[in-house]
Amino acid sequence: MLTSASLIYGKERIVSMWLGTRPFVFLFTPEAVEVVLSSNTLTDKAAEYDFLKPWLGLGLVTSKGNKWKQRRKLLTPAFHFRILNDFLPIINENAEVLINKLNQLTDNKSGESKVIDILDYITLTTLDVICETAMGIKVHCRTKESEYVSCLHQVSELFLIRISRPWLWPDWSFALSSHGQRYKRALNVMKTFTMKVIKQRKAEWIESHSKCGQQSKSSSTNQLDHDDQISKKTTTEYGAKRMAFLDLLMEHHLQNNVMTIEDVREEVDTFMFAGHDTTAMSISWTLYILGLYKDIQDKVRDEIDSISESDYNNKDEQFTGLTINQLKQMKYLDCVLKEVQRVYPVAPFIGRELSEDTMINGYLVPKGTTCAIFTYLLHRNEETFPNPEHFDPDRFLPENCSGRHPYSYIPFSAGPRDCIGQKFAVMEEKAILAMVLRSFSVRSVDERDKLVISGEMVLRSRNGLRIVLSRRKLGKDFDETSIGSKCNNNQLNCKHNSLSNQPVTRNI
Ligand code: HEM
Repeated sequence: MLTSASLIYGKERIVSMWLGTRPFVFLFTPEAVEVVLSSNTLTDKAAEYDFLKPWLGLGLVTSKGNKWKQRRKLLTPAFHFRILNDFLPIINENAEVLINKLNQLTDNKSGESKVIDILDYITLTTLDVICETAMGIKVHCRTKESEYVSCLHQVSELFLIRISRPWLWPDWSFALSSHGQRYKRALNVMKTFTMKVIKQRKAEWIESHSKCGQQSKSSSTNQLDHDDQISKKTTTEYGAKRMAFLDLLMEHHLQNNVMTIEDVREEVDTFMFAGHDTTAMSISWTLYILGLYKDIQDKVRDEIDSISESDYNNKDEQFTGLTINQLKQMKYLDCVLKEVQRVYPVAPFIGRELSEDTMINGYLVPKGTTCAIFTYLLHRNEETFPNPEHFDPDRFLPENCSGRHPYSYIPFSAGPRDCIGQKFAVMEEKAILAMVLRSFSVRSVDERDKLVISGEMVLRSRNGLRIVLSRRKLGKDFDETSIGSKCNNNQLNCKHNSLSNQPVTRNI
């Protein structure tokens, strides 16, 4: 409906409408989007985000004004690129477990899997990754059915249902409805899960600090030694010196006393959601698209093979995942990811409430109006992206981007309230995609026009992203019957189970 409305009012380059008692404007041109997103004062989220408050409280995604500014400053160090580099081994490890799981889905003889919805598998992996990297906790979601994930999908669907039915806007009417009851039940499950993660980390934090305290008392060590002890503990646990996101929150909760446990919970819930569902969708959309366009898939794989194989051959070492440098060299994969996020932006809407009267595309839009930036349509603007439905990664080659309006392409939003996790997201997406494509060819079952696309909190396909995987032919000493039968050792680096430590040859 919105796409049609914006075509009808294409000349005005802005669409306004009332939803119940609330005025909305929908923005889909780079000039209009720039007015709102580049502003340092128009940073308040739309009132519709309040529907998320029972779940995300006033965490970074939902907070406003000074609270948002302080939190953003407080949390930014947890996403410094040096910290992110330390996360890569964890991502690689989880990607390898995913590959083993996907291998189990393939037939030993034909090497093909049955039709699967790839999102189911990727989601559990990205949830494991966010828990292990940002929260410092291993939860092994992908090894069991995750109730958290199914509740998250329910909450996401109920969010859209509530927004589009004004009679469900008041809290009391929503609470009385069957939708409200489902929402409450799902929130309970999700909050129990995150509180478990917090309690575990809190106990570990207190234990590590009390041990350090005892040691420092007995040996009369100074503050420097004490800090060193803590960082040594972190080093042993995660294999690298860094302060995981949840440790930073713990420090502000237990040491600096600037965050209550509820403050910690709302940020953990915020980052658990924002940090895994988004990347899962983006990786899954990419695999789906590559499954449709074989020529592009082959080109991406050639790049991945040439970069990862050259390193493997030179060093004569066991392959344990890609390095930061290798990921950086994967320029074509970058273009593919960007084009996927153009056509299927994970965040289809970005909402702001105008805190002052604002001129947008020649119209005075009054204070209090909700601005819905419609990314899905912005990315289909024919002036910037001719023949917009055509999938063409070359649009993002450096020579083709020059002169493009900076607000014409905003998968991670832009301006002061852009995505805090975008570097993390791109690194994770590239690492997981590269590992999957080294091991499998993908073929998609449904054409693009058969998907029922739904603009929930993230852009989903209601009928799933169905693909078939084909195991790639591996090096000469690979025995196909060995998968899952010869070796019962589930260790990550077990030579028999790990496909990725074999040299890769061409496609089957
Ligand atoms: C493909 C992956 C991702 C996409 C497309 C994406 C997209 C976005 C977008 C569009 C926004 C702005 C939302 C708005 O203003 O309404 C946003 C904000 C945010 N994102 Fe992401 N995101 C991704 C991954 C991540 C990851 C991995 C994390 C955390 C580890 C994360 C954490 C956040 C947070 C906390 C905010 C709120 C920032 C603020 O308001 O200051 N995102 N993201």
